[in-house]
Amino acid sequence: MSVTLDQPDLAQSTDVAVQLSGVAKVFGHGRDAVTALENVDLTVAPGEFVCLLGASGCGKSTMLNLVAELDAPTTGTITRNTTRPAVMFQDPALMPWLTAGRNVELALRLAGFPRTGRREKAAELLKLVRLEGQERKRPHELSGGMRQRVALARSLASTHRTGAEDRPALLLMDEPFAALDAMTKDVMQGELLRIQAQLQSSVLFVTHDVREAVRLGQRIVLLSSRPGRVVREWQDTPDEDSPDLVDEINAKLREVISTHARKSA
Ligand SMILES: Nc1ncnc2c1ncn2[C@@H]1O[C@H](COP(=O)(O)OP(=O)(O)OP(=O)(O)O)[C@@H](O)[C@H]1O
Repeated sequence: MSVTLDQPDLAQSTDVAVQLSGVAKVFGHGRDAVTALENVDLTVAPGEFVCLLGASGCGKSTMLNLVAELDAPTTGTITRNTTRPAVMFQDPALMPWLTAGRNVELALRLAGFPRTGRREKAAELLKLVRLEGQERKRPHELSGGMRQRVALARSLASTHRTGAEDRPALLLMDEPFAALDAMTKDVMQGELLRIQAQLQSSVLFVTHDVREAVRLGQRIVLLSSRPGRVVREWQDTPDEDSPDLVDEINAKLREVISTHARKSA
């Protein structure tokens, strides 16, 4: 196994935020082994928004976990030239006994932000996600969408860079808006695009939702199922809604799912 992470002196460091080369992940052993990912090559540029799309069980979350160093690949290399990545899930998983402000402050503390100015920085991040004045509310006093905004502010807090570090931030998002109602989801997608354009973070965003991928991603990567492999990429996707592209990707996704179903039959 070869895993290379956090190497600021990479030759290609200026144009690569994350690079997966020949990555495979196998869970279990022998007859029970599950190959979740096989021979995955993927590069994310600094400031790029990449959506990972695929059927349930194709290895999207596994890939995020590997990039986040929550797990290690079985084979292959992962190179990351970013700040410590922030991970955001469908469940905001806020500390229920802490206020919104304190939840964000905690992430800043864990990211090494100095005590002085931490409260102000948390307030600034909550303002960025349009929760100005809500710092003292506890999670149960907030709506689902507001809780996800706090979770987004907390993610941004955890990408904090120390000192002269000049590496791009990386957000790893695992279906963060899947549990929200359609209108709140739409608003949150817009907010994420606004914030990403402002902060120029690299984003690796997992979704099942083709429309969401088309709206958010500058690049869309389609994975096959078991083993998860990159089967198709769409580059430079348009900013505006593009029903034709949604139809094209849906057709390809259906094809990938039916091929998998035939293989498993
Ligand atoms: N810890 C584990 N032990 C064994 N198998 C696992 C483990 N984690 C994931 N898998 C298997 O690896 C495959 C990929 O799982 P993963 O959760 O990455 O898929 P996914 O694309 O994120 O799915 P979903 O869209 O349903 O969340 C699945 O077959 C899953 O059962």
